[in-house]
Amino acid sequence: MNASHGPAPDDLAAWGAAVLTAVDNREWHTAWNGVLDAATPLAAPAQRAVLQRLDEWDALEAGDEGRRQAVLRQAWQGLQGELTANVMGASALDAQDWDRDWDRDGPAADRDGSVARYVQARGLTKAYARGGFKLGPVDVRVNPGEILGLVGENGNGKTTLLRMLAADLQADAGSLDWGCDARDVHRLRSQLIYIPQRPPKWGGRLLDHLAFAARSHGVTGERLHTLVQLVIARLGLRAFRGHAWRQLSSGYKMRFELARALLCAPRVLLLDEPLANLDINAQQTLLTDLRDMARSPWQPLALLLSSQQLYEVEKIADQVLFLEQGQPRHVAERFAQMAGSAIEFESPLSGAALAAKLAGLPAHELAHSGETRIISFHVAFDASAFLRHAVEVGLPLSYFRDITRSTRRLFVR
Ligand SMILES: Nc1ncnc2c1ncn2[C@@H]1O[C@H](COP(=O)(O)OP(=O)(O)OP(=O)(O)O)[C@@H](O)[C@H]1O
Repeated sequence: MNASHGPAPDDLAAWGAAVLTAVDNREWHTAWNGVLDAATPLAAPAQRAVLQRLDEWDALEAGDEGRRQAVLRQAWQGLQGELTANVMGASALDAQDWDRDWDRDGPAADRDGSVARYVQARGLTKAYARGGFKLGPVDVRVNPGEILGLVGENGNGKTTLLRMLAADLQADAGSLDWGCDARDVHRLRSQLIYIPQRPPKWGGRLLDHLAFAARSHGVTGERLHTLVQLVIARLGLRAFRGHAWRQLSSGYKMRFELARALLCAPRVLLLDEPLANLDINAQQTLLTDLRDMARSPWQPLALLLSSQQLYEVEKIADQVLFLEQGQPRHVAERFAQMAGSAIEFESPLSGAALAAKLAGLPAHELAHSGETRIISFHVAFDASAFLRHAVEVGLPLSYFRDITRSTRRLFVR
C-alpha cells in the first residue's frame, strides 16, 4: 500500500469485499471493525458521517437485523466513495494534520529512515545480576501485519524480551533493528508502543485522556473530536466515555490502553499478557480486535503479545516463540524434532478405571496437569482414531483437543 497517497486499488477492493461479506453474514463486530479501521486515517467530514451511522446503530431496537444491515451498508458506501476518490488522486486525507503523518510515515519517510518498519533482534541477551536469570540469545523478526505470540511459564523472560524489543530495557549484547534510524530514541519510542501487564493508573475521564493523547500526537481541530470518537467505538468503549480509571474493569482498562496506542499510530505494538484477567468471551473479542488491528490494510502493525493462553494465542499468531528457562524455542523447529502425536482430554474417570479404558491403544504415556490429561503417542495416532476408541470402549469425555501441533505439547512434563 502506498500510504502517502492512500490505499492501493487492490487493498480497497479486498477491504470492500471483506466488509460486505461480514455485513451479509451479520458479523456485526467484524463489519464495524472494517469500517472504523478504514475511517481512521480519513478527514473529519468522512469520520463524522461514520459517527452518525454509529449513532443510528445505537438507537436501533434489538433484533432489527435488516435495519442493521442497511445502516452498515450506508456506512460502507460513504467510505467507499471517500476511499475511491482518494485512490483516483483527490486526497480524502485531512491536509491539516493526519495527512502530515501519512506523508511523513509513507514511502518518503521510509526512505529517509525515520519510521520503524518492523522489529528485529539478533543474538539478544540479558542477565540480571540479582537472582542470576539469563535470557537468550534470542533472534526474532516481526513485520507489519504479522503477529508473534510469546509463551512460556512464569519467570521465563517474556516481559524482559518485550521490554528490550520496545527499547525500554537495555540489552547486554546482540543487535536490535526497527528498520529505521534509531538514534532519535524519543521518536522511535513514539512508534513502538509497549503496554505492560499492569498499566499505570490515570486520573480524570477516559474521553479526556484519549483527547490528550491525540492532541499530543499532533491531531487538531474537528478531527481531534471525530478521531477520538472513532477509536473509542473501535475499542468498544462508547459506554465508558465518561468513566474514571477505577470504574473500569481490567478488560476495559486494557481496551483503553489500546485506544490510546491507536491514536499514536504505532508501527510496533508490544503487549504483556493482554488476556490476563479477561473472561473467555472478552479474550475472544480482544483477540479478534488485535488481529484486525495488526492486519489493517490501512495501517498494519507488527504485533507481539505474551500470554499464558496458548490455544487462544495460537489461533491468531503467525509465529509462536516459546521461552523455556530464558532460552528461545522456535515452535516450528521443535515440532520438526517431535515424533508421534498428543491429545489433551478431561474425563470423570481416573486411576485404574481410566487405564483400563486406554488399554489397547498404541504405545503411549499419560501425564496430567490438574484435571486435564495429556496422552502422548510414540507413533502418529490421529485424533479421530482416539475418539473412535473412546466411543467403542465407553470412555466418557468432557473435553478433548488434539495438541500434536500446539505449543501446549511443549509444556507437558
Ligand atoms: N529487574 C530485575 N532484577 C532481577 N531479576 C529480575 C528483574 N526483572 C525480572 N527478573 C527476573 O527475571 C526472570 C524473568 O522475568 P520476566 O518478568 O521477564 O518473566 P516472565 O516470563 O514475563 O514472567 P511472568 O509470566 O511471571 O510475567 C524472573 O526470574 C524474574 O524474577
